[in-house]
Amino acid sequence: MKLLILDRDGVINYDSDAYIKSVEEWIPLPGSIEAIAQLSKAGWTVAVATNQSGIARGYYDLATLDAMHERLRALVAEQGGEVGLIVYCPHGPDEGCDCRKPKPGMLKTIAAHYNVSLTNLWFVGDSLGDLEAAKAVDSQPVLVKTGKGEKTLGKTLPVGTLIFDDLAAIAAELIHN
Ligand SMILES: O=P(O)(O)OC[C@@H](O)[C@H]1O[C@@H](OP(=O)(O)O)[C@@H](O)[C@@H](O)[C@@H]1O
Ligand SMILES: [Mg+2]
Ligand SMILES: [Zn+2]
Repeated sequence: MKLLILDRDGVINYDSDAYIKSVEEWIPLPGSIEAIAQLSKAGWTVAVATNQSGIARGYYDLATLDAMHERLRALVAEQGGEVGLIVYCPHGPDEGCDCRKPKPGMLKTIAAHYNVSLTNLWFVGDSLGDLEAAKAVDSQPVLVKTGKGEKTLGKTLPVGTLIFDDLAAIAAELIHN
């Protein structure tokens, strides 16, 4: 099974230091919807693993978060593709949950859902915590330069991290190689 897991903010949509607090603030990055649709039509299952501490912080509620994800699904469907399982961590940094990246709990949940191995499974993110979550379960850390990616580039990355400009470049690589 061809499974790809994506971080959300900074990979699929623009991120903000003020958090993405509404459907109106949830704006796809250029080419990201098309990239997901092309991957889907090429036989890839595209899942999402996203930290959403804004829930714990009270910045937005679960209904708003679900509305953002329905918007994502609708936009990809308009392009003939579909989005797989979307898993989010609603907890705050101090709650000690098992799902907040850099912990790999969400990656484990997605892999178990599809009954696939995490080994060498590509996880695409823009933050160091995304890459560390991948490394923790022997998945393949993949950094995009969108969102916080350029800033993350200046940090010490897990050995073997792959680097791409954006999600469109990743789709081109996976579909054509
Ligand atoms: O990139 P993903 O995982 O999809 O989502 C990241 C968001 O949950 C937010 O995560 C926050 O980090 P803290 O949760 O406050 O440490 C900040 O980085 C925000 O700028 C960002 O929008
Ligand atoms: Mg992100
Ligand atoms: Zn959590």
